Amino acid sequence: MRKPIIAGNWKMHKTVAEGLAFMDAIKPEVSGTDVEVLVCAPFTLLPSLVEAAKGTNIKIGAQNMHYEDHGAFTGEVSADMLLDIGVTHVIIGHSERRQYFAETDETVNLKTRKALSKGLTPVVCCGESLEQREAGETKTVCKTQIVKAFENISLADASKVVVAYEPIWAIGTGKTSSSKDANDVIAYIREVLAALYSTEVSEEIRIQYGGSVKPANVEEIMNETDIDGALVGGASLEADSFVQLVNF
Ligand SMILES: O=C(CO)COP(=O)(O)O
Repeated sequence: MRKPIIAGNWKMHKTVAEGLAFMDAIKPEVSGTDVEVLVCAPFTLLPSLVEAAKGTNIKIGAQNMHYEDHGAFTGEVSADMLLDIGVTHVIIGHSERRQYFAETDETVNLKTRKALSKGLTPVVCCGESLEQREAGETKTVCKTQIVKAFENISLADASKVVVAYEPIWAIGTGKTSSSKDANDVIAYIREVLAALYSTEVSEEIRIQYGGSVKPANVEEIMNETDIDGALVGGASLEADSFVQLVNF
């Protein structure tokens, strides 16, 4: 059985004080859940959030990292630096990084491999644009992104990756993919993974849906057979709403 994973992606939001207030508010409300709870925050908040999450079931993730260990990469953060402060997860290849920061399928692969080699759990994002969806290219786009992201990743490591299917047109727009459509694409991504590895491995890999997930639609989404979690932007920013998502 795949353990469901509900993750917040705060994007470029919150000060340390706001992040700590959020942690205080959610801790007692999510402590009893069987769901894996993950909060992915801006770099500046990570040490404080890791400290606040000690002794709880809440995991803390970054939203990006570099694929090199160190060097002249102004503004970047390495896997070792994340591990150094106790971060366990890292989002890789979010569509906003692809769109605004020149992330490519190749850098997604390099980062995913580096994260795995260091023992960080990568949350690897894929998903099509509205134009690609309307052209009937959803599955081809996801296949290309997934095949490249998993290139040179061993069978043993593959099952440690979390995949997030986030159709770009559904991010921050209030437009959610219907849960059936999202499940259909996610089941297809699982087929792609089965062809790359084995059915067994593909059945172990957790695949989240992301794109305008909120308390009102989370249960329907999570009831789908192939959807193992949600990667949530806007609705993860308020403690009340995040708690409802976790306790779907
Ligand atoms: O990009 C997302 C999570 O990574 C989704 O954002 P929204 O939940 O705000 O649509």
